[in-house]
Amino acid sequence: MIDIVKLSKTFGTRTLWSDVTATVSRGEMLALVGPSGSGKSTLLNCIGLLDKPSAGTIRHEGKDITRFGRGEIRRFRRDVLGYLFQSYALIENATVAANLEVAVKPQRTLRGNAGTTVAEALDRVGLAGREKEKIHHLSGGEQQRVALARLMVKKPALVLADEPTGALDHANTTVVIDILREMSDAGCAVVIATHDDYVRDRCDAVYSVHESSLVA
Ligand SMILES: Nc1ncnc2c1ncn2[C@@H]1O[C@H](COP(=O)(O)OP(=O)(O)OP(=O)(O)O)[C@@H](O)[C@H]1O
Repeated sequence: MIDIVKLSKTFGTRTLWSDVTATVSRGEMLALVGPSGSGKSTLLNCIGLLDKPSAGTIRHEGKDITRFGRGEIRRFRRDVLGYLFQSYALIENATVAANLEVAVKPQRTLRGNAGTTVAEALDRVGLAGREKEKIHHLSGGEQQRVALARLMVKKPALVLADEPTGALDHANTTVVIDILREMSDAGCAVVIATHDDYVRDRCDAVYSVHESSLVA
């Protein structure tokens, strides 16, 4: 799904990471670990085309995505990527349903109405019947579960999750990781930047960003 080859990132004279080489396949969950400031988010942002590496390639279906033009970036984000942030990244003043509909619309033109419906996704994350509630009335854990339901509706081939459980209690953390695992079992590739040992242990492989190597 994604092949990262000899990737490096520098800011002026500072090298954040170099020689990062890793593969994430469909059905696989990869944890990115390392101390605060080691560059986990920056690496995720490079894979998600929100930032550019200084050298190296990131290949998806044979193409180096770091060389994509604006149209290709837009299509990659729309058709391939799903993001899950610690900050949830929801539209605060809108309802739960409206936040999920954002993910449904582009898919309708691509795949008809097949796939997980808004109601099914909310049911799976334990928020059945909460469609009409405003996001800012929900707790942090509930907001992250809405973000997760949005991903289930979008069904991306690649999920990039930046500390998705950083603000959650253990029960909510388990829900989030269980559902990411289900998405991965259904063929999605998942990359998670995390400080949480529980999350790390639930992944198939662990990449240490500050050591530029897979952890045995
Ligand atoms: N545009 C930029 N210019 C200069 N330095 C930057 C820029 N973007 C990020 N950095 C620096 O890169 C370093 C890595 O940041 P990043 O957020 O990727 O680390 P992290 O491992 O995700 O940290 P944390 O675990 O605390 O979230 C930080 O020291 C940050 O200040």
